[in-house]
Amino acid sequence: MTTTVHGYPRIGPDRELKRACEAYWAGRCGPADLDAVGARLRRAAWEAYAAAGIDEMPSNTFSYYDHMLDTAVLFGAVPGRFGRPAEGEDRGAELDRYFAMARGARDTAPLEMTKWFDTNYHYLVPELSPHTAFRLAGGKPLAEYTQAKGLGYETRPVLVGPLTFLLLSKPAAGAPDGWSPLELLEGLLPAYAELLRVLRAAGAQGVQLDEPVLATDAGRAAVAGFERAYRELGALDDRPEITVAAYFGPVGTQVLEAFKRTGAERIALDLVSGPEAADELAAVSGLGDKALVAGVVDGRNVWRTDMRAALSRLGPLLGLAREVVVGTSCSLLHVPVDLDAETDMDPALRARLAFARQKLDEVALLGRALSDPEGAAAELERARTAPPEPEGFRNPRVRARLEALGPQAPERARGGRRGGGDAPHYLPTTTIGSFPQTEDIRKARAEHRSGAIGGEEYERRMRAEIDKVIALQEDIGLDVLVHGEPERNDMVQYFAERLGGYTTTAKGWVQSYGSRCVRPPILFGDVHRPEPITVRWTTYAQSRTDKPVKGMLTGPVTMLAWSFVRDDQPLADTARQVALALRDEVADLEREGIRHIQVDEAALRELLPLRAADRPAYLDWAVGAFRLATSGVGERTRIHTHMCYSEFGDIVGAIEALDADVASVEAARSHMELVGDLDRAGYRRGIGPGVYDIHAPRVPTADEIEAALRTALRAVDPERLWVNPDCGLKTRGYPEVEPALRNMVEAARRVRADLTG
Ligand SMILES: Nc1nc2c(c(=O)[nH]1)N[C@@H](CNc1ccc(C(=O)N[C@@H](CCC(=O)N[C@@H](CCC(=O)N[C@@H](CCC(=O)O)C(=O)O)C(=O)O)C(=O)O)cc1)CN2
Ligand code: MET
Ligand SMILES: [Zn+2]
Repeated sequence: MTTTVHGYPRIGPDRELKRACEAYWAGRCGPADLDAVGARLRRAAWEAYAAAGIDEMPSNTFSYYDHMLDTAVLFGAVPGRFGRPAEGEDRGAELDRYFAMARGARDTAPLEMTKWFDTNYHYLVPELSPHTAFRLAGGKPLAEYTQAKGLGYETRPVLVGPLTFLLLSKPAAGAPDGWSPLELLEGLLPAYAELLRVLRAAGAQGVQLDEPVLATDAGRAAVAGFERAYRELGALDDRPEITVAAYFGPVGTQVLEAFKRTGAERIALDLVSGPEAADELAAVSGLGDKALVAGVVDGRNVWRTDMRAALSRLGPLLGLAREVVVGTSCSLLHVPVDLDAETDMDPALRARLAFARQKLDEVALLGRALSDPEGAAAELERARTAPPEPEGFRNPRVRARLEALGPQAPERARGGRRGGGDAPHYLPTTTIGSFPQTEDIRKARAEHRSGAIGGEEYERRMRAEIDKVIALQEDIGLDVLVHGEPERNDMVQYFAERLGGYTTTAKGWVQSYGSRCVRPPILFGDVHRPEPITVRWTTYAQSRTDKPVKGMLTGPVTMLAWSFVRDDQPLADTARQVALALRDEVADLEREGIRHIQVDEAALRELLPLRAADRPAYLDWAVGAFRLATSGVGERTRIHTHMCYSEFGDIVGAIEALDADVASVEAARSHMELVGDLDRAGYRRGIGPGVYDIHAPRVPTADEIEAALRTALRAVDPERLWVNPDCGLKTRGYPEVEPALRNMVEAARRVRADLTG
């Protein structure tokens, strides 16, 4: 039985990629140093596959920033503002253009960044127009294939497939209305064909074309384009074997039927994300003479694979394809590198986990179990032994409290609430919560962790930071202040570290975008709050000012979306447990006199199921959890919420149903169009459309913010309009933040002056 995986974490066991990229950007190392790190990281992945005994290894799963960006560059889809490659340009110039597309350059805006399906990974959105002329313009897949070959590894280059590439791209500014990048399919296929020929000529026996878009409604609807693409690529005579990889959900029988009519040899399916995939295979009477890569080891979560369940899932598939290859459900990009680094973890919990390296062993073991059941029997038995229950797994008190509350979220007390609440004037100004996480703050935290400074000294430094942030906000003239979140390493991890039922990792980093990583906590048991979490920081900040300070919490959906969550009960049940803990925190903040409380649901949109049919049920529990967290407050307390991404079309009803007083949302990049969209869709609460984009390092002028506010006022009445940036300021520096906020306050003043006459 053959085994394979879709890909491996790129960042390295110690975030070597982050350090190398950031050193390169800062001019602390050159292109050769960066490339040497890249080569080492790729080699380490192949060595890990080899050590585990994975038969078929992937290549071209590495990236300096993102694989969609790599694909755009590979096929020459580089927008003109980034310049053209000069004849004989050096590696530095090539890398600088690549990173300019990712991060922007002096006067050049980067490509837009957005979420990769329903994960916390972000990709860069290629900009295409009817004039885009694709050609094979880069050599990355070949170079990685050749590097592996030189090391003695035969690999299968992995590429983003044409359908996914086009459907995830966006029309460039100026493209005709109603034009879709999918119209470029015909022009794109020859470039793929050329690439397949080149790889074949270099010796590649197989390639993998990733088509996760097939798990979405849009991908399924494009089944004709899918069939056409793989008929055409399948018909090439000089090509490697083609594996089409669909993951993140079932693809439906139409796609499977279409696949069978193409010349592609294999399809990789995700058997973890839903049981439907196996039923669908049976419904189309199997794959005939084509092979199946059966993704039974979860590439997105950290729980050890239940071998018995995986084997019983594999059994019935064996008759449904010419050959079955055992694999992961998707790339291991989404899980941390190595569980062995977690030396301080409760052994009972660790025994339940598998990170990327451990998942390789699981795939290999499943392969052995199928080809040599007797030989693998002892090993399987060991893998099957149920580990003891970790401490904190069950909490009867939490269960009893939720039971007593009943299934309905309690209603919030209603008064004469309006969006603006008791704001001092029209267009109140505020921020989203975090202020820059400076070197000093991170250093204090590192010193505290290592024991170099004690808890009191750490608290003292954080309070000094809060003093600074409060004084700065007063000086700038903001209306609703924040404490700046200096004490938080991350908005999810911070709370997870202080809630029962959660554990955090020491080195479990996962790439979020580019060099930015997160350490998703692990929610393994019943969640409860042993003691107040934010109250003393918020009340301290409030004690330093007469202006209202907004308390800042991370909402239940986001606490789940950015964690690895137990899979032994519905997400909805787990969300209610988190919500209950937050409800107590909200009550404590209110009791201590905090009048504005923001509950961030940055990931509300992200967890939205890929298929429309599954959405109402999700929104129902997501909204219910938010209301459970927030509905305990009295009439005079203002509940705020924040969401970072602007594709709200599908969830406006849910945003209204949250029953928050104000929602701050990303709008700068959509030029405030969102405000009108929300209004037309029936949103009637306060709205704080982000008036500038905090993701870019530039300082917005007061004029442009004023213009943005005036645009917003065309769609919403002034009582409902709040003024704020589009997300937290933690990734920025004070030299940008301070003038940007001053300009924001100035812009609000100008518009307000007109409104009050
Ligand atoms: N979980 C999560 N997902 C999210 C977001 C978010 O805020 N949180 N925002 C959106 C965008 N994503 C983002 C993801 C990461 C970062 C980010 O800045 N990450 C930091 C790490 C943040 C962190 O955990 N910092 C810790 C630990 C920092 C660290 O690197 N420590 C060193 C040692 C410290 C030293 O000696 O300097 C280590 O552990 O090795 C702290 O501040 O305490 C980074 O990659 O640099 C920003 C945005 C969407 N998804
Ligand atoms: N309150 C959080 C912050 O300002 C919300 C960020 S959403 C990614 O950082
Ligand atoms: Zn945000």
